[in-house]
Parts: sequence; C-alpha cells; structure tokens
Amino acid sequence: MLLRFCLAACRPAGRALALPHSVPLSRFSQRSVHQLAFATAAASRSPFCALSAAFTSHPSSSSSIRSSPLSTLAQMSNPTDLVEKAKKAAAFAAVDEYVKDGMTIGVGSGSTIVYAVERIVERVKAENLKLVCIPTSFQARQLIVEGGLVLSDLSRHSAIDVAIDGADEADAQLNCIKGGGACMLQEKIVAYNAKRFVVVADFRKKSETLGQQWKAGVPIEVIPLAYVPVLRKLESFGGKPVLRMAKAKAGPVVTDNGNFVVDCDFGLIQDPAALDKRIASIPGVVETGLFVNMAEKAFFGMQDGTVETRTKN
Ligand SMILES: O=C(CO)[C@H](O)[C@H](O)COP(=O)(O)O
Repeated sequence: MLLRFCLAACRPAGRALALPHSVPLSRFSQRSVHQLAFATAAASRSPFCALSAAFTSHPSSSSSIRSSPLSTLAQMSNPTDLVEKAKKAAAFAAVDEYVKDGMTIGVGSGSTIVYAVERIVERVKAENLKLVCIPTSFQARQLIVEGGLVLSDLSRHSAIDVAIDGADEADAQLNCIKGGGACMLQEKIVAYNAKRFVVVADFRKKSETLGQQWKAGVPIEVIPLAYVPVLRKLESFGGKPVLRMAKAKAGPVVTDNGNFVVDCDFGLIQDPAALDKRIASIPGVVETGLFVNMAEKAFFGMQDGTVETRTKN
C-alpha cells in the first residue's frame, strides 16, 4: 500500500522537487533524509519513492541480511530506517487524533505526508469515513487521487477543518520553516484557511529556534523576472541567498505555480514574524517558507519510536 503512494508521489518529480545544487549536500546529510530523497531524485527522478520504498522493503527483505550480525547491527542503527519510522509514527498519530468523519482535510506535501495519507486511506476504509481532501501541491493531489480519496479545492471547500503538513523545522513556539519541497505557497494558503493546522515531522525537525536544525535557509518563492533584485535585497538584509537549482533539469527549480525558489540563510532566526514581513515586502516575492504562529500542534516521531507533541502556548 505504501509503495503505491510512493509511486504516486514519485510522478510529479520533474519540476519542483529537486535538491538545490547551489547548497552543498553536506548541509543536508545525516539530518535530512527528505533532502536525501531529493538527491536520489537526481538519479531516479523520483524524490519520495526511493526513500519510502527503502522503508517498506527494509526490515526483512533478505535472509542473509538477517543472519549477519554486522548487517543486523547496521540495520538497527540505520539512520534512514529510524527517520522513516519516526515520520510514520508522527503522521499516524496526527491523523488518529485530528481526522474525524465529515471533515475537509488539507493535505500537505513532502515525504512525511505520504504516511499521513496512507493512514487516512486506511481509516477511510476501516471506518467508512466521509472526507474531502484539499491538496497543497501536485504531489499531494496525486496522493489523494491514488489513495482513492475525495479530491476538492478551495473554490468548492474554502473552510478546511484541519490541515496536516510536514515541516523542515519547527521551533519552540511552533513557528516553522517549510518549502524544502518548494510547495510552501499552496501549503500556506491551505494552512491559513484551515481551522486547525498541525505539523508532522521526525526528530530532526524539532528545535528551539529556527535555523538551529535546518541549515539550507528560508525557502522563498519568487517571480522569475524579479529573482536578481530579490537576491540583492535579501543580501542587504544580511541573508545568504541562492537560487535553487534543479537536479533533473538544467536551470532553476520551477514551482507548481511557475515561480523560482530562493533559499536564504539568515543563521538563527530570533524573530521569524519580523523576518517574514520584511521578506514578503520585497516586490517579486510571492511567499516565504516561514509559517509564523500558524500551527497549533506538532507531532515529532522520535528515535526511540515514541511520538512527542508540542502545543501552542
Ligand atoms: O514544506 C514542505 C514542502 O514544501 C514539506 O512539508 C517539508 O519540506 C517537509 O518535508 P518532509 O516531510 O519530506 O521532511
């Protein structure tokens, strides 16, 4: 079942979901399997499937692996496996707590959300839930369609009961950096129009201050013709902006909305609300990946298999 979702999630790989090649891979390594999936996409053109397929096929795929103590040890401490289990645990917990019969659900984007949709589909089948799903990206739309869920949009269903989405980082106040998958514009529109917005993430995304864990910078969606002056302006704000480049295409990543993405490193972000406003005020900026004061709860899958939650004070 999960593999089916992964395959669905893989299809939209071509455009927006690519590793920013201007950013050294080492800045993502270890911490972000999400980005590793993007790196994998460079070779396979399938950003999420390689990763999730690895998760689904991993545990007992080979008897020789099971019989080798060294392999077993490697398997037990495999960081990819831990991260995938953490994502799944967080996503399942959030869906179980928030999704109720009759709801309109905002479906986020990324690799963790694949597990949330898996759980929604399971529950729809088991409990005969009547749900309507609003996607936040091409990928989310594919997940909804492939899962056999009811697809709608904001024109038909503008009142969303709950939006569930991943994050690249969430701080102690539940402010988030989002847009590692370049979907932040639609994600923010859906989250803004949801009565409740909840975040699902693995342990690597949990921090006290934004910029502590996510080192690739704040994703910013920019109108293509404005990207050079926007880069200059961001530099004048003290940021280190780079245009996100595609891996499976020559040139920049192009979002689902036909725009570019600039990733701008500001170091530790002490005042995300002020920074968000400042960036958004630059003509040509369509949206930032700073989600300030939007989430009411975050579910973090931890290394030990538990799920930790944070709620807004
Ligand atoms: O904002 C996003 C896409 O634009 C994702 O939600 C965010 O990048 C987290 O992704 P993942 O669940 O793969 O770690």
